[in-house]
Amino acid sequence: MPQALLAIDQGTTSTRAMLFGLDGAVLARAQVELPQAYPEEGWVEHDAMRIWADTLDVCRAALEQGGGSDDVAALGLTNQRETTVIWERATGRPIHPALVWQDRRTADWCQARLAHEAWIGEKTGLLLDPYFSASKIAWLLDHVPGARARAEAGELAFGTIDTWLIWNLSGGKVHATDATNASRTLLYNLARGDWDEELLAFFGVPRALLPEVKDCAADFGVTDPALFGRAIPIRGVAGDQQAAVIGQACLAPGMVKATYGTGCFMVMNTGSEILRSRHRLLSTLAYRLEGRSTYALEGSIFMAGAAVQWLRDAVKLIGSAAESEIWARGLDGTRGVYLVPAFTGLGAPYWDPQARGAILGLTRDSGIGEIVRATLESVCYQTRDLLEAMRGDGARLPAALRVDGGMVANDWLMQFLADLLDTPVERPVVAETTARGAAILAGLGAGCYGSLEEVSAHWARERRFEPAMPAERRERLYAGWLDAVGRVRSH
Ligand SMILES: Nc1ncnc2c1ncn2[C@@H]1O[C@H](COP(=O)(O)OP(=O)(O)O)[C@@H](O)[C@H]1O
Ligand SMILES: O=P(O)(O)OC[C@H](O)CO
Repeated sequence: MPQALLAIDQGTTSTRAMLFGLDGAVLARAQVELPQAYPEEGWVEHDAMRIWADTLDVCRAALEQGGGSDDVAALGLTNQRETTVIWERATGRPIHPALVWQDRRTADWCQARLAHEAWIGEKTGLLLDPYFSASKIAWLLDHVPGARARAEAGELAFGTIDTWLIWNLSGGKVHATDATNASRTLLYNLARGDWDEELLAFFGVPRALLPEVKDCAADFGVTDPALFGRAIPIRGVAGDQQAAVIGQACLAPGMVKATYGTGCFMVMNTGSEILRSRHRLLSTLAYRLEGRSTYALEGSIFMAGAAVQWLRDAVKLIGSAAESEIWARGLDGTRGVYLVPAFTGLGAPYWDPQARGAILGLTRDSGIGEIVRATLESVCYQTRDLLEAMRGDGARLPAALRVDGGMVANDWLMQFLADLLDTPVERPVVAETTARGAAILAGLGAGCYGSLEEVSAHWARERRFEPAMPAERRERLYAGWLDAVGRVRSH
């Protein structure tokens, strides 16, 4: 009886594979960094062939560490979402580098059609923003010579990274995606649970390009036997933030996870109801199992750990990300200094691409410590903005916030977060919740687990940070942040 689950986590900056025991124990892991290409201001591209080659390498390395593929019951896949690839069905060759979710080249295209945002939002739960796949597909069809005619003739295939990897893993046999990834394209009707003809017509996307949409735990074919020595069933797929919801066992309505990596993505489970935000949060899928959709409300912050990288690499105030904690601990407060990390505009709930970063409130006493601490604090203030937006949308506030991602190693940050939100913050034992979520879905699809609820018993807390800041100080600090954000906004 196979005892392990192989998970692929293809992220924006790295590709990793992990082997889990059925009880959630980590048996092996391998990871490689992914180079980023910035060919023009605001453009971000990935080499899709490189992503596939890296995926193969890390899977083989993890399997080798873990003793081979014989014990693997199934493979689960999770990925950076929205990133768009179009390839030739006949050769498997991409017609252009992948357009990454951060790529803003279609900003004007979207801006010119903003009058349509309301009906598109009604169907998709999203905004008419370059972040999502549809305008990227339109750009590729309009700018790669001959692409539109070839797409209409059925010669080309579109996919987000999950679909691209399933195609390659299956030796070109399976062209499929899961519902969570589909829900980030602007082409998927959230309530109906399928591609939407009206949206396809609006974005000019031929039906022949699109993959089949499946549940998150489903039959996505098997890996080509030549790849790993035997055919491994592909049984679980979800976008990375959705996989983290599962890995964090946020299965009940009102439960929230926040992942602090390059950016921060906060997702609240809203159950079987689509909650429509009045504060520009996204309505999206948490997961779809046995044809039943569980929905979520999502807030995306573009700069979290990336702001700490800026401190380290651009202004060189710190030597390592971990050093930020020492500076922050060395002070009682920033003495009125705020840093708004709107380096590429502001994400949710502001969605202001024109806003730019600022440091406010400097005096002659301000130094490196104040700026470093203000940068860390900005991550917590932005999280509070999202929580306030969720509260404004009528969501029940969570009993605790479950956190993961590289930044949560910073204990000072986690305590300040709990203080500022006035909500306990819980850090899990297994930090790789995204890969774990993919493995859980694969285990579900392969029949190793009976239900998500059954596996949620594996989730264990490493530490809980209790709010301790007096209310008066908390609200005074937050009011100062709102004032600072108000000064950098473009409208
Ligand atoms: N101790 C720390 N304090 C603050 N930020 C940290 C710390 N350790 C790592 N980071 C930040 O976390 C990020 C890496 O997290 P990770 O989850 O690996 O990101 P991603 O998956 O988006 O590439 C980096 O941006 C880094 O600056
Ligand atoms: O790859 P990550 O972890 O930066 O996540 C990217 C998100 O899925 C983009 O929506």
